[in-house]
Amino acid sequence: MDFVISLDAVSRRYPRGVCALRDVSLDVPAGQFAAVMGATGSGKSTLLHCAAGLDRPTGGRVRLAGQDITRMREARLTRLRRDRAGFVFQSYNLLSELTVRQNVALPVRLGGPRARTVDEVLGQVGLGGLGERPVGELSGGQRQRVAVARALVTAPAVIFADEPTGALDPATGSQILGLLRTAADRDGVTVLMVTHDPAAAAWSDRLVLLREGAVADDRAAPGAAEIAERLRGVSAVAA
Ligand SMILES: Nc1ncnc2c1ncn2[C@@H]1O[C@H](COP(=O)(O)OP(=O)(O)OP(=O)(O)O)[C@@H](O)[C@H]1O
Repeated sequence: MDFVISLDAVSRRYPRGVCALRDVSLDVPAGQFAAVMGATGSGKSTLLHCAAGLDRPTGGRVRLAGQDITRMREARLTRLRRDRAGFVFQSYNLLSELTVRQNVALPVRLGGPRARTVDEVLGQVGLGGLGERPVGELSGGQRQRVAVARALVTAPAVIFADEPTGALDPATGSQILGLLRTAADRDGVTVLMVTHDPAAAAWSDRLVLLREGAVADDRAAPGAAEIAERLRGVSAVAA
């Protein structure tokens, strides 16, 4: 089976001796929504960054969207990320002086695949009427919808989400999680999400627990029926 994300015995040791990841192996297939949890400092962000090619492991191998990125040159890796991956971070990482539409179009302006129209993805995230508004005028929940739309516009193989609901209230956070869930279910996007919040992880298919940089537990996430129920509510909101 070809996995969208594949880590084989990955380690990440920092210069002063801190070992953030120890021998982590993780395969995530197409369309799976995997959550990564663990105590602070357990290596969650390091895992996500190594999987996304934003950080280089000091040991092991990483494959992303069918390509070995372990020793891939930076320019090629940047193109691969641009073309096949979307990113949703706690801090939104949007350009607040640009409009919603301009932010969502950025990956395409930077040369990424023109896979979906801006209008289509804005409709999907429930921001159909807000395209011309500067992002600086939007609420946190609306900004995170813009980030999800920007992540979707290239029709990526994978979305990396680092605490996507960390700055949001629970109800608004649920709407964002519903959008990621739909991306996995309807568009076949693989989602790798780091979170501190068990309620957020309940939206995933699979829960990976890290302890001191190693995988301590890896199993199907509980509450599938509950997830489906919540999704129906959120889909109605986003429609
Ligand atoms: N640039 C760095 N230099 C040195 N050590 C680092 C660096 N980045 C992270 N670490 C260390 O690596 C370990 C894992 O960090 P990481 O940020 O991946 O954990 P985390 O589980 O995401 O934490 P949190 O939940 O607090 O965000 C920690 O001990 C951290 O101090």
